[in-house]
Formats: sequence, C-alpha cells, structure tokens
Amino acid sequence: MGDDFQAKSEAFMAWLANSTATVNNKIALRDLRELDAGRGVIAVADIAEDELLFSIPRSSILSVENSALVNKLPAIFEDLDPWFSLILVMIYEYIQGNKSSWKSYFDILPTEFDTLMFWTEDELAELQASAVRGKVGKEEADKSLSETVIPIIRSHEDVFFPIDSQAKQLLSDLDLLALAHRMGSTIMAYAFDIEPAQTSKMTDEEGYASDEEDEALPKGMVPLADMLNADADRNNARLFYERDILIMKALKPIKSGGEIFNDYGPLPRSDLLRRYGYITDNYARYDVVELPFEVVRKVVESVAQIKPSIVDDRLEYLDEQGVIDSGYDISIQDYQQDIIEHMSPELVILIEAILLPQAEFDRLKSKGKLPKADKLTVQGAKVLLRLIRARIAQYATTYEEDAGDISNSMDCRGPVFRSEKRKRMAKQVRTGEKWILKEADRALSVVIEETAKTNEGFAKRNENSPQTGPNKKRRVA
Ligand SMILES: C[S@@+](CC[C@H](N)C(=O)[O-])C[C@H]1O[C@@H](n2cnc3c(N)ncnc32)[C@H](O)[C@@H]1O
Repeated sequence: MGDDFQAKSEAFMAWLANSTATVNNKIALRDLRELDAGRGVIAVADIAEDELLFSIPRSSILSVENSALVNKLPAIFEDLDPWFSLILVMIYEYIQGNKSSWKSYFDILPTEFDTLMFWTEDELAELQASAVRGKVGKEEADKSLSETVIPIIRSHEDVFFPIDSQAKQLLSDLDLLALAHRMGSTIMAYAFDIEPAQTSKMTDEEGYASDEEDEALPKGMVPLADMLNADADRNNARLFYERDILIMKALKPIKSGGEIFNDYGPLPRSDLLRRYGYITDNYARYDVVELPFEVVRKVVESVAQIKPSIVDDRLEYLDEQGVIDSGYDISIQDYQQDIIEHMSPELVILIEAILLPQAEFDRLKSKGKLPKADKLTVQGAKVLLRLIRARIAQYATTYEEDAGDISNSMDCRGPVFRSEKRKRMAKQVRTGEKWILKEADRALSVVIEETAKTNEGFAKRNENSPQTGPNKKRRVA
C-alpha cells in the first residue's frame, strides 16, 4: 500500500534536485505513517555535528515574493497581513496545477489535519475547560477568510483560474473557503517566518524573539525543511538563514537510522494540538493552565473586603498599569521551588492590590506604583488557592478519573480511529492541566499552613527565573 505516497515523495525529491537545492546523500525522506507521523527525514548514514543536511535556495520558497501572483496583482498585497497573503498565493499556485512551479511540493502537503480547527464539537468537548478551546477561532477564521480572501479571488477570477481549467465553474465559495482553511492550516503547521537576508531582528540571550517580532516577518513554505517532524527533547537540527539560501544543519551527531527533528519551541501540549494536530509527552514540561480573567474577577470579588464599585476602581487602575489580561498562566515545573515562580507576576499583583487596605492602595496609586510581584501574602495565597479550586471545578472530570486511564497510552500513536485518537489527545491535554492545578493546590496548601504561623509574606520570586505569564516568548524557528 501507499505506492502513490512513495511515488509522490520521490517526485518531490526529484523536483528539489532540479532546483539548485543540495541534499546530503546521508538523509532520506521516509514514510513514517506507521508511527502516525506522516513523512519524516531520517539519517541513512552517521551524520556529524554541524554537518549540512540540505540547503534550499530562497527562490524555491513558496512565498509571496516568489509567486507570479505578486507581479500580476501587486495591489492586493499592499495592506494584507502575511497569513492572508500566503493563503492567497498558495490557493493561486494550487489552482494552476501542473503549471505551478510548486506542483510536486503541493502533492506531498497534507489535505487533512488533526489540528483543532477541524475537530467536531463532540471532540472539542473532550478538552473540557482547557482555555485552548477559546483559541481555535473557527468562526472568526470563517468570517475573515470570507470577507478578505474569497472576495479578492472572485474579483480577479481571470488571474486565479487558468482559462483552460474547470476550476472556475467547479469551485463554489464554500469550496474556496475550505481551500483557504486548508492552506491556512498548512501554513500554521508547516510555514517558517522567513528572516530577510539581512536581519535586524532582536532576540534575547536565549535566542528567543518576541511574538510581535515574528508576526512582522513574511511567511514562506520551505520545501524539505518542513518535512522534518519536531520533538522538544530529540531536536537535532536547525534552519539557518543566509543571503541566497536556507541551510538545515545538524546540531549534534545523528546516528544512521535516527530521525532528524526540528523544534517548534516551548509550546504547551494544548498549543501543539491546536497548531500541529499531534502531541507527545516531551512537550509536557511546557504545559500551562490559564486562569481566565473572568474567573479571577469572580473570586477576587467574592473575597474582597471592599465594595464591588471599589473593586472596579482598583481593576481600572490595574488595567491602566497593564496588569489586566484576558487570562493568567500558571506553569508546571517543580513545586519544590517557590510556588510564586510558576504564577504570572501580574496575577500576584492583581490579587495583592485587591487585598490592600484602602489607604495603602491610595498611597501606591498616587505614586503610580503597584504591589510587588515577588511577595505573596498568606491572604493572597488563600485567594490563589480559591482561584485554583474554582478552576479545577470547571473541568467535568477529576485528575484521578482521567489519569488512570491514559497511563498506558500516553503516546497516542498507532492505528486508532481518527476521532478516538483526537479524544485521547484531548484527554492528555486536560489531564496535564489538571495535574498543574492539583500540584498548585497542594503546594499552596502546604505553604499557607506553614506561613500562617508567622503571618509573613513568602515565596520570593527569583530575579533570574525565566519569565512566565502572558508575555511568554517563542523561540525563533
Ligand atoms: C512540518 S510538518 C512535518 C512533516 C509531516 N510529518 C508530513 O508528513 O508532512 C508538521 C506536521 O508533522 C506532524 N508531526 C510533527 N512532529 C511529529 C511528531 N514528533 N510525531 C508525530 N507527528 C509529528 C504533525 O502532523 C505536524 O502537523
């Protein structure tokens, strides 16, 4: 079975060889469907650290810059963001069929996805109270694609549809919407942010760039570079941007037979599922639970010793100071360390600000100041504990109910039916989140008990600790 699959892989590699790409003969594109991992790149001989795996000319990248569409309709791209621009280019090139330079590449790109955008309501319900459900954005995507991409195609049908093709007659608006979703989801799971030949992008000392920096970069589909699967622990290759070519290099020695892995950055499993449609335990350490602002608000209102209108005033001030967010993350890690390390600093500030006596709050406000993010009082810890428990109660089942059942099937691979597989992945996500909440509950309870005796503030935040909370950064791909 799957000869078509193999033939397509071979045609793709032949197409690549016809460009000025170079591919090290120690690597090969392989069928990894038995591992439920589609295609992947493996080493067929031992590879040394820093060895070049392949290089792709910038001219082979499927991007706005390289597509004939930009010459035919330059004006449509003027105010269009990188996503919609690349979606349009991909639809255009796809519709050109054999006439597109990227035909062999399209032949190996997916037509179906397990990303959350394509899950049924029934499947999404298995995520229970995970905040990721609110991030799928299906309706918003339907609306924005229908209002931007489809009208552009319809008003330039002469350009988008080749005269001799049936596509114009055959593709209804609904078909175009489905095609736009397919291209959008391909971009989400496959595209790279293409750094210009001369980069001015700011990264921090760990090599992370802010989301804003990445969003500004044009997106492009980089053939072969996107055939690497990814793994947080087994990452052994990385793409480097040079003036005329992009180079994939080994970051460490790779043994013959080993898979070559990229890294998608420190993504919680919920986001891995949303963006890439798969999960592995190796990303569990990046899991977070979001405490939605509405839950925070309800809890602080219920515990505050002040009138609701005063709570509102304080929240307004906190908003001016940039403390209010749609949600606050708590992360996993090791609760032997200070619990406060794993809480969003803004959440601690918010809770402590609500608990302050009025005179103290007024004093801070008059100086434009805020309570310290590194000091949580016992009262603050109690509020946090209520918050954690309110969040736990939002999930339909308990950690214990879920955990027993997934222990032997954490990898979720193999020949299971698609819907069952999705539900099992959802269960892994929600169980990971419940574990964080359970650990936070345990750690807070211990700390409250111990520190209640002294009534001192506790849990100093280590100034050198990594940033947590809503402003997390992403590693440059
Ligand atoms: C950039 S592509 C990698 C190539 C892909 N396997 C293919 O056949 O086209 C990303 C997609 O590969 C799959 N994938 C990536 N890493 C994986 C892994 N470690 N295990 C299973 N699937 C993986 C996911 O479906 C993801 O959306």
